[in-house]
Amino acid sequence: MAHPGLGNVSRFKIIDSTLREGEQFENAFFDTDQKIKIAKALDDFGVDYIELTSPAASSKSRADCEAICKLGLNAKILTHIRCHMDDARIAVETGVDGVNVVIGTSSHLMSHSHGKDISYITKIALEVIEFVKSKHLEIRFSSEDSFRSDINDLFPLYQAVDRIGVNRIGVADTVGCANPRQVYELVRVLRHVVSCDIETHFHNDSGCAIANAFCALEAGATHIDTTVLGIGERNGITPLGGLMARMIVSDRGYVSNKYNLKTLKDIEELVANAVQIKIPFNNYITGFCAFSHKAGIHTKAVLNNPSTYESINPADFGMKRHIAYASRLTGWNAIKSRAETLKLFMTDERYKECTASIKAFADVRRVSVEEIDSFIHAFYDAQKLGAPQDTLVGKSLDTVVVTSLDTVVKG
Ligand SMILES: CC(=O)SCCNC(=O)CCNC(=O)[C@H](O)C(C)(C)COP(=O)(O)OP(=O)(O)OC[C@H]1O[C@@H](n2cnc3c(N)ncnc32)[C@H](O)[C@@H]1OP(=O)(O)O
Ligand SMILES: O=C(O)CCC(=O)C(=O)O
Ligand SMILES: [Mg+2]
Repeated sequence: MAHPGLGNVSRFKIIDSTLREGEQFENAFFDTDQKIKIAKALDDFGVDYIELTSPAASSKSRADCEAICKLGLNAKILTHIRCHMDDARIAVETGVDGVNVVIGTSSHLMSHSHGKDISYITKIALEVIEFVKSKHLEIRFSSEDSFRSDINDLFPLYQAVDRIGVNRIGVADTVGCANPRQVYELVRVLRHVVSCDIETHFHNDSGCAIANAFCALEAGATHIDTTVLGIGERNGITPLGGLMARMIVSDRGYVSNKYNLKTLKDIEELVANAVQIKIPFNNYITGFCAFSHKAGIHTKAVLNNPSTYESINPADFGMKRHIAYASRLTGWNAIKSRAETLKLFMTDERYKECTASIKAFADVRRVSVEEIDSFIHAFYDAQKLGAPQDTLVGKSLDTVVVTSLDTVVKG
């Protein structure tokens, strides 16, 4: 359900930067073919913009940028450049739909990176912006390291670029130091300082990249930068899948109508393979246990109604939930469900006895689902033949059952 009165949580746009920020991930090397596949997959997913590495970075970066512009994708293609006329002149020749310009405004970057002061930054920003606009391209101006910048520098700069007309200003938490409250406060004030759209970019060093993106939208930001799996400099930025997870909880209708969510897993696998990493076990949506339920209290309720312990429906992403039933935490409702799936129908009392045996066995060592299935089968057959109770569950669970289950399982 949409949150009435809350910023843009219902109509945000995604600028996916896998092919720019993502290329800054330590392990990344994308060849042309991989870049084209990734761009097409992102386009198919429905991102609004695809941001590419500066064509000034290398001759291959420039050629690949031109090649992606020629693909005729629905997503608009941006390239990301320094606030410098040399970079701008190259960028506008590539065929991009727009240019994302950046320059650091914090004292850290003004002193130790480009070495320019705020009056120079303002002057060169206006020059670059006017130039890009003269080519009829979209233009965004961003202050790198915004959260460590002095707002007495930042706000007049944003106002100056807004006055001459930019499509967006950018707010960047370049070192991942901002928290959601700080993001909300800065963006909320900025919403009254400029009239253009507000793009935001959040690094994840302190674990707030998704929450910060959400709070930025609540405060009136319009565009969020993402990368597939969150790859980028250091430990990366807001992940595309993580943002989808956050936003679908807020407005399922908007997110599921706008984005082709069922392709998320394939895009993540494409990028994970390209950069030679594995998808983390606890990844949003696509991690192997993202929709696993294990403890008896959970599994009973989920079997009755999945919404008891799920805020996201795995089916929206083409994923499946999993009920784990092979542990000391398993409850009889899960075993009953499993037995019924195996078409082994018993009384509730029998399911409870069977579960007691399974718990005892799983208390001693790790067991596999195959072992548990075999045991349920054996238990079912034995009780059907009227086997005495002690051969089913044993008198002493910690010894007899383990022995009998081992016998059942091993032959
Ligand atoms: C926070 C971010 O992620 S910003 C985006 C980062 N992206 C990139 O860096 C793209 C890949 N970069 C590159 O290929 C190279 O750095 C290039 C081609 C851009 C520049 O290469 P070089 O000329 O060899 O310079 P080098 O990389 O050593 O240093 C960066 C230069 O850009 C200048 N610079 C840094 N940021 C900016 C900026 N936002 N606007 C203008 N100039 C800048 C620095 O002052 C330095 O200039 P110098 O030549 O006078 O020392
Ligand atoms: O251009 C921007 O807004 C962001 C640049 C960037 O990658 C960063 O500041 O971390
Ligand atoms: Mg970044």
